[in-house]
Formats: sequence, C-alpha cells, structure tokens
Amino acid sequence: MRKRIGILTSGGDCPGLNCVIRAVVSHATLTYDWEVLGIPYATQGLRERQAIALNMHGWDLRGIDPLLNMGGTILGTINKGDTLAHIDEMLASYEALALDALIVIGGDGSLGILHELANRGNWNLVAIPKTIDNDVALTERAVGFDTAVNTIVDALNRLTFTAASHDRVMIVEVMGRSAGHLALHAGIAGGADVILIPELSYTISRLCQHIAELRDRWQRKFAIVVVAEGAKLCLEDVQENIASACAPPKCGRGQYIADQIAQCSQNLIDTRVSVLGHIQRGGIPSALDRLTATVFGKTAVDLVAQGKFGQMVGWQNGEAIPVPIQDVVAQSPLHVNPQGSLVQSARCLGIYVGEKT
Ligand SMILES: Nc1ncnc2c1ncn2[C@@H]1O[C@H](COP(=O)(O)OP(=O)(O)O)[C@@H](O)[C@H]1O
Ligand SMILES: O=P(O)(O)OC[C@H]1O[C@](O)(COP(=O)(O)O)[C@@H](O)[C@@H]1O
Ligand SMILES: [Mg+2]
Repeated sequence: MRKRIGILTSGGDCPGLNCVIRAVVSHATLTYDWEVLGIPYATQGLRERQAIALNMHGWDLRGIDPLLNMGGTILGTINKGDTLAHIDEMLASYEALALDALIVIGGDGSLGILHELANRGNWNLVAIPKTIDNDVALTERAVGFDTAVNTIVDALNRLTFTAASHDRVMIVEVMGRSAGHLALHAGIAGGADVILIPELSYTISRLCQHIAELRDRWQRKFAIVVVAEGAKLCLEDVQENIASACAPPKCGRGQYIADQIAQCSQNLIDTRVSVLGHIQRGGIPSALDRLTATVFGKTAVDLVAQGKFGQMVGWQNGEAIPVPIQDVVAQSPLHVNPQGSLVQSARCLGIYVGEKT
C-alpha cells in the first residue's frame, strides 16, 4: 500500500526550513511515490488534527520553486504551549491521520517534546536539526545557523565603518540565551574586538580595560563588541550590579554593556547599541544551509524507507548519518567549548572573549 508520511516544523523558525520540506516532498514523491501531509503549527496542528497535502508541483510559479530560497516555514511553527496537557489529543491525531511515519524539523527543545510524544504513542519518528543557535548535539550542522551567522557578519561589516567614522564603540546584541555559537562564529568572522557569550563570564573591568587598550596602545578609536543575549557577568560583578537600574535581565545585555563602558570612561567614550533581534531569523537561506537542508531532507526520507526510526539526521565528518534522538536530547543544548579552537583563535587575535576557565 502507498505510504503516507507527515512533516512538521517546530520551535523558532529559521532560513532553510522550506528547503527541507522541498527535499522531503520531492524525494518521497519521485523516488517512493508516497503521500506527504504537512502538519501546520507543529504540535498545535497535530492536536487540532490538521493536515495539508503537499505535492511537488503545488507551489510552482511558472516553473519557479520558491521553497528553495524562501525564509520561514510554509507550515508555520510554534515555540510555546503546554504540550503535555494535550498529549492524548496529539497521540490520537497520529493514529487518525493514519501516518506511517512523521518527519519533524526542530531544535533541541522541539526534539525533546516530540521524542517524548513519540515514545508514548509508539510513533515512527525521524528528526532533522534546525536552529540558529546551533546547540543541537551530535551534529556539526543544523539548518539555519549558517545564514544567521552571515546575517550578523553583514551587520558587523556595516557597523564597523560607521563606528570608525565616529570613533564609537558599537555594541551588537545577538541571539543565544544559553549557547554562544552564533556570537562566537559571527564575531570572529566579522572582526569583533570583544565577544561575550554565556559559556565564558566576563568582568566589567577587563572589558573596559580592553577597550581602553585598543585606544591607548593601538590607536584604535572605535571598537565592535558582540554580545549574546545570555552573556554572563562574573559572580563578583553580579553582586555589585544587583541594584543597578540597568542590569540584566532588567534591560538587555547590549544596553547594560554600553552603560558600563560609558561609566568607566567618564562618558568620554561614545557608545551605540544595535539589537539585531529577529532579523537573524529571517532572510534567504545561504548556499550551505540549502545544501544541508537538501541532504537532511533526502536522508530523513531514506531512513523512513529503511524503517530506521527514533533517529535524527546528523552531520558528522562530511556525511549525513543517523544518530539516536534520545542521545541528542540527552546531550543538548550543546555549548561552546571554552578550550576549543574558536575560543583559542579569538584570544590569539587579541579578542576579549571573557575570562579563562
Ligand atoms: N511544539 C512545541 N510546543 C510547545 N513548545 C515548543 C514546541 N517546540 C518548541 N517549543 C518551545 O520552544 C523552545 C525552542 O524550541 P527549539 O525546538 O529548541 O527551537 P530552536 O530551533 O529555535 O532552538 C523549546 O525549548 C520549547 O520550550
Ligand atoms: O521567537 P522568540 O519566541 O522571540 O524566541 C527567541 C529565541 O529563539 C531563538 O532564535 C531560537 O532558540 P530557542 O531554542 O530558544 O527557541 C533564540 O536564539 C532566541 O532567544
Ligand atoms: Mg533551541
């Protein structure tokens, strides 16, 4: 009998999701002649028993396939809601939709939720990692990360020239509440002077000293500071700043750092803050994200064909390979290695990346 598979996107959106959907539908249809149902809004759509028939030519515009380079997800997604409260409805939907398997595209949080559901319902689940945070374990790539890094680097390129023209310290706040991969990759590639990430706490005095040194020792009158939204102060600074009017989490990390730099320099240093926000989640997927999405989508369909369930498609040593979802969930979120090559290279280039651990 003709197989029927479901596909959904879950968690924060990112560029490249539509490219995964495109690959899954194309391969499932062309190679296996399966029926593919798109489930809108992740677990919410599942709970409401919604499904849209996806076929290879349903979205053609004069032969153009917009899914290759369109940001976001045509299926919609959610990153909030009490999944456990509606577990029975979701389990019943999988049965009612008569799915032979479900392919889910999600980050660390979504995979945890869907893995739990799959266990309870005995579902045939295959997962594909996506996240701009790049914090999914057991894979060297996740869809969306490369595009987000490029978006930040583009912003840093622009900000560098205006910072230099006005001798300003430009503070750029980027996403990453618990993992600093995005800030670290984009900061190094974009020529930042300071990169502050959740994994390596920083002190205000060392930060200000670094900025002062750039000016006094190297005659660099401007500076670029990249700060992850979850960057952490050293414990002693946290105590000292507890009563401050603008201390995280009361105000954003970027503004807090700008205020501290202004204070350290008796307002001699002019600062400006750019919070990149959801700009980092938008845009046309990069070539690398399109390639990753395509290979991941194709491999997920093959895993379904081989009956290899409970697996996530991971990227290791240049190849897409299956890794058990339960191991991924147990080891996620994946943090920056404080002793890793990126942190060491940044330090050797004179970038302040927080205190040594
Ligand atoms: N289907 C869902 N239903 C409810 N909450 C969800 C769902 N998917 C994700 N979330 C919430 O959103 C957060 C981010 O999801 P995640 O899959 O990690 O996305 P991202 O790719 O943005 O990292 C999770 O930690 C979880 O709290
Ligand atoms: O879209 P929202 O709900 O504002 O979420 C913002 C968060 O989503 C992300 O882009 C993706 O990560 P999460 O796994 O936390 O959803 C984070 O970098 C950011 O902190
Ligand atoms: Mg996540």
